[in-house]
Amino acid sequence: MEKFIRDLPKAELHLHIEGTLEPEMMFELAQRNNIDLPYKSVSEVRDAYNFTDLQSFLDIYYQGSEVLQKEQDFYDLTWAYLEKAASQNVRHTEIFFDPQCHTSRGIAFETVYQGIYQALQDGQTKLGISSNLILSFLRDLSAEEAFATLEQALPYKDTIPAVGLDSAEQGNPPSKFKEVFDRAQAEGFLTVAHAGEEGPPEYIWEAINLLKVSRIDHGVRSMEDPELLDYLVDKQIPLTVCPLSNVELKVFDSMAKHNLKKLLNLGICATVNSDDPSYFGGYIAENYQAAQSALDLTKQELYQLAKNSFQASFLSPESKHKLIAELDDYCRIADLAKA
Ligand code: HPA
Ligand SMILES: [Zn+2]
Repeated sequence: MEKFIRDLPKAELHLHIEGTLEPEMMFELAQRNNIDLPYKSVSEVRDAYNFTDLQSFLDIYYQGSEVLQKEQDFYDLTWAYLEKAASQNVRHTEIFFDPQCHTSRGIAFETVYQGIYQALQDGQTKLGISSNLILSFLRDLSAEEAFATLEQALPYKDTIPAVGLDSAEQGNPPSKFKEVFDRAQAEGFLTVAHAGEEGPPEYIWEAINLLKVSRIDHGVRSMEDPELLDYLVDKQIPLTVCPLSNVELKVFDSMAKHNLKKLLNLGICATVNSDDPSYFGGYIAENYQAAQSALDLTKQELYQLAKNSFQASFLSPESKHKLIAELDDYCRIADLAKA
């Protein structure tokens, strides 16, 4: 099963590039940029990854990001992720970046963007991974600050197909960003939003009705609202679920209690993603694997999750068709029928 999962052609649709910063690279960049870290060793860093909720993670995630200073740092970070993704047969990836996490420290938007974007272009030519960038606003900051960030992104809008919303969810409902998202859509951006990770189902409704999202990031608390579940199935609004993240941040007590399988079998377009793999103990294949073993997912269900990942992506219909055909071929050869 491990090999079947690793080699399964798949797309990753919920990945924060800052969340791919491995402790080894954190030390390397700290040294390169003359930054003092509050940790003495890689194992001390890993020991600090003991989260009680979303905020306890965010504190460490923002602190870690401070080693990212130069364009080359953003390039190296992104390239390391792409190599890892390629080794797990990720064929397409849509990655979040948090410009405000860096501009608030005096790093230029261009520095962040250029480093990431150059690596993504090399990912296409050297690794055969296609990609899309999603600019994510920090919802614990103001709508005005989000507007200013959107302005900075406008010169690059042809290479950033979507905007999103992340960071501390509770008390920062999607409605706070309605005007920013209206403006982003008028400029041609698609929209997504984290909702229903820690926040209530009402935040998912707001993301759909006010922010007009194409997908919901996380969305696992939709299970509390039958009407919402029906709506998600009916409209096939995808959920980008992140199993290891949910367990690490105590959204579920254990993987066995995760509702991924239930969501999938209700007919929701659920996908599996890694969120912040360096912090949550695994990349996309480890997320599929952990969910598979705890929930006893069949090969047919794994196939459906991978198919959903292509369907839910921002790829063109032709590219989706091509990748799904590749997935179908893979599963035929892997003899899905005997699974
Ligand atoms: O899972 C997440 N939720 C909210 N904000 C985030 N920023 C990085 N990862 C996350
Ligand atoms: Zn996330």
